[in-house]
Order: sequence, then C-alpha cells, then structure tokens
Amino acid sequence: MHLIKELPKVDLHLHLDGGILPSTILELAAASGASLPASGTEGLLPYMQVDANCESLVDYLEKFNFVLPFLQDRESLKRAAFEIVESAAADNCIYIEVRFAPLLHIHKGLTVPDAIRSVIEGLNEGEARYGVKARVIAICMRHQPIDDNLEVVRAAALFLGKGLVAVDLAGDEANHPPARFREVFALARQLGIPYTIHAGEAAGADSIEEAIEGLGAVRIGHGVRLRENPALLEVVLARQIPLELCPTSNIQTKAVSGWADYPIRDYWDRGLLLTVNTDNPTVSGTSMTGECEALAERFRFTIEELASLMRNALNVAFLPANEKAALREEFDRRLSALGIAI
Ligand SMILES: O=c1[nH]cnc2c1ncn2[C@@H]1O[C@H](CO)[C@@H](O)[C@H]1O
Ligand SMILES: [Zn+2]
Repeated sequence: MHLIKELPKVDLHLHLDGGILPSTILELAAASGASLPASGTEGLLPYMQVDANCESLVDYLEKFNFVLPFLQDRESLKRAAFEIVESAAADNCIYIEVRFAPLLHIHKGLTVPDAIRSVIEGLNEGEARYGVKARVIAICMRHQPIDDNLEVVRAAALFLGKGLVAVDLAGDEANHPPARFREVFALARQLGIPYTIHAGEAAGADSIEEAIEGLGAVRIGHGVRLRENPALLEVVLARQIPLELCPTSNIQTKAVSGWADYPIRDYWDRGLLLTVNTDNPTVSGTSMTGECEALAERFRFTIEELASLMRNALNVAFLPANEKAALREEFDRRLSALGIAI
C-alpha cells in the first residue's frame, strides 16, 4: 500500500540479538578469527533466520545461539545497538525500545552493568546520528537462576532514566511459567522499574493472567493467545493493557497456526489496545514496513489504522510524559506531511 514505507513508526518489541545483520557477523568473526559455517551473507542467513520448518518457540530460539558468541564484548554490543538504530531509521521509525538479556552477554568477562552501558552507548550514538529515539529494556531470562535475574533488575535500576526504561521476561515460556519469577518482578516494582512480560505466545491465557495479576506487568509481550480466555480478554480490554503483537514471529513460533487464524482484526474490532512490532527483524526476516504491509494485505488495515497502531505504541511507550508528548508532536507533523489524518 502507498505510504506504508513513509509512515512514521514505533517498534516497542525489538530484540537486539534478533536483529544482527549477517554482514556484521562476517566482520565480527573476521576480526576475532572465529570460523563460520559459510563465507558470505547469503550462506550465513539460514543460520540466523528461521524457515518454514520452524515448529515452535523452542525451535525459533535456537537461532539466537548462533549470534550470541559474537556479542560478548563492549564494542560488539555497542555496534549491534548502533546498527539496530540505523536499520530502524531506514524503516522510518521515530522511536524504538530495544530489548536484550545482559545475562547472555557476560561469558567473556563483561559484567551485567557493562553490557547495559555498552548497549546504551550504541543506541545513543545511533540516536545522535539518525534522529531515532532509542531506549533499552533489560530482559530477565526464564531459564536462568532467580538470583541472576535479580542481579539484572538491580543493574537495570542503575540505568533507569539514563537510557534504560524497563525490564522484561523472555525465553522458553512453555517450560518456565511466569509464577516462578514473582520475586524478580516484586523487586522491579520496589525499585520503580516498569515492566512488560512475554506471555501468551508459547503458553496460553493462564500465562498472561499470571503476568498481569501475579507479576504486575503493565504491558504484555505478544499476548496473542489471549482469546483462549474470554473473561481475561474482557479484563485486558477494560484495563486497556497493551499487547505487543509481533505477527510474523507469532506465526513462525506457531503461537498462531497461520495468517488466516491471526486474531489481530478481531482484537482490533473489540477495542483491545494493540501495538505491532517486529520482535526479531533478522530471525523473522521482517521489518516494521513488512509487518505493516502484511496487515494491509491480509487484514485490510488502512493507512489510518496503521497510523493508529503506531500512535498506540507512542502512548504506551516506557517514556516520561514530556518526552512522549514531544514524540507525539513529531509523529503528528509527519503524518500531516503525508496527508494522513487520524
Ligand atoms: O518471541 C520471543 N519469545 C521469547 N523469547 C524470545 C523471543 N524472541 C527472542 N527471545 C529471547 O530473548 C533473548 C534476548 O533477546 C533472545 O536471545 C531469545 O532467547
Ligand atoms: Zn520477544
């Protein structure tokens, strides 16, 4: 559809390690002397991106193992963060929240605060260069010990309002239900750090309910399986708890069986507060433009509806009110320059 590329966009659910470019891995490997299973970007892509054989979230998560060994020092983290902003700028994003799990980047001597600092530095450089506002969400990982996740939350508190805006919980949802992490998110609450939680992707509505009621999440990562509990759907609707939908990823992980069954139009018509995001541009082979095009083609989302999804994202961003207001002004200016009225 006309104007989708130009539409100002907001990506609230974007994993740093899911958006590494194959060309960057080639360069990082060359610099460190590491050997790779392929010599060019095309040959590397299958190691970094899922294909039609992806059967589950566990299959999907396997792709991250390929890139993580290259992201264990300050410079590579900083570079990855900078490049995420660069790609977002090419997609006409005006604001992105980039999430990453510090515990996955401390295998060669970095500390958790070092890792967070490096990502913030890269995002700041990207923001200065490209004018895309970029903030960090630190992720706790479901398969990691509680104590280590508590350390992530404590480190996140050091950077709150200084480049970091929130914490999250990600990883293998089906085998690690959210209830085990109550203590971790109680600490986040105590420290005043807002949080979103991945739920309702590889597990059903119970997981969403626990994320909201048990853990106190103010946004839900994915939440696409919410329809499995109509009563809970009513609660999420009434409280206008935002869902960070990632359509392409949700279909690849089999959270939803296919595009025909993807519930976004139904959720939208019911008035749920929806945002649309990439999740992992490289792993999923997508972009914000790609996600918007899919919604336009498959569900007849108009450019005005797509713009409303982006405005929803601005409204629920983990930013102070004054920064949000400034971004909303920029957003409205860019929309009116395109002749889009919502
Ligand atoms: O859609 C998802 N659901 C759950 N976990 C995910 C998803 N995408 C990525 N990660 C996990 O988050 C880590 C830090 O970015 C990634 O390494 C991956 O394990
Ligand atoms: Zn995710």
